[in-house]
Amino acid sequence: MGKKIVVALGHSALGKTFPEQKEAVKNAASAIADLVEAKYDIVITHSNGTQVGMIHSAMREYSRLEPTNTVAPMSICSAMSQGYIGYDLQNEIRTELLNRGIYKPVSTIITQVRVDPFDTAFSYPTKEIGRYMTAEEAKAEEEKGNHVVEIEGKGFRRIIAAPRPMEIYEIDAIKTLVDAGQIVIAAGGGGIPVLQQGTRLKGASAVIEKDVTSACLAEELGAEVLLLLTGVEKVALNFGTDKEQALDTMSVDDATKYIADKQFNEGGMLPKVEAAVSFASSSKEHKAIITSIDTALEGISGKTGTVITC
Ligand SMILES: Nc1ncnc2c1ncn2[C@@H]1O[C@H](COP(=O)(O)OP(=O)(O)O)[C@@H](O)[C@H]1O
Ligand SMILES: NC(=O)OP(=O)(O)O
Repeated sequence: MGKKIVVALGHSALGKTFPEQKEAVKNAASAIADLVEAKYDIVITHSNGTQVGMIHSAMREYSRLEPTNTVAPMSICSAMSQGYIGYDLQNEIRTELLNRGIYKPVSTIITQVRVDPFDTAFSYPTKEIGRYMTAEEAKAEEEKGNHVVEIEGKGFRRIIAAPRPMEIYEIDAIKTLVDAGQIVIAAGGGGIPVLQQGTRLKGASAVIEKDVTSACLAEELGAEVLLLLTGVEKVALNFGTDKEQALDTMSVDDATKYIADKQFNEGGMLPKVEAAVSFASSSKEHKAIITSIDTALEGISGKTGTVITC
């Protein structure tokens, strides 16, 4: 068996539309195939913010056409996003591996994650979902009872609660498949948030930060590396300013200080650095790496990226 790693794919691996995703997953599949060739055992997680918002809007339009169909709850939209993103990823990874002469099954696990009904996130929504809207569209969205936020220079976006992940229900299935040498796509979009009610799991109206769930998953699987693939090769201090400074390494203590100094933006780099700190601080054997989807192999080989250790 190889080294177990959890690879979290961000927006750059998926794009914003069906055609964009079809193209973007080719690049993601190439990065994953490089890691397979380097003999890693891989569990993949992915973003879903744009997609879950799109599905929710589509289902709302459908319920207008077909009033007997109520609006789909956000948890069902999350499940749909896991299904179709998983489908595109598993298909493209399969093709890329076969083109390299490798046969390795790839499966997607619909994954539910327990959240706490008293999580304060339910009172303070922060998670951006869906496309950017005009001020007029945002007002209409608010009139439907949804929360929106203005993003400077970009427009408005819906926001929803992002509670902390507490427990991954399908962890045994994920472990079994990865131990059997398969590539597993799991906990997509941070997992479907559910509330435990006796023997029942009830979907929650929320979207979990996928980076935070990825750290929990890596922990539960006993992975050695959490590889967070995003749009930049390295994490930077003073990002986007003329004092920008790319970081090769960060200790957990450094990262904690930079978080307190507000160096990382909420919903973007912040959840990645928080996930890296959480994973790296739990064992000296753990390593978190943040790098670009285009430099995944170089990142894990220590040639680039920002490495976070305790
Ligand atoms: N301090 C920072 N260092 C590097 N990149 C940053 C920083 N702050 C914000 N970013 C931007 O945030 C992006 C990551 O956020 P986002 O695209 O939302 O994540 P994801 O790749 O998981 O979808 C990076 O690609 C970069 O453009
Ligand atoms: N669920 C989630 O974290 O998605 P994004 O990465 O698209 O925000």
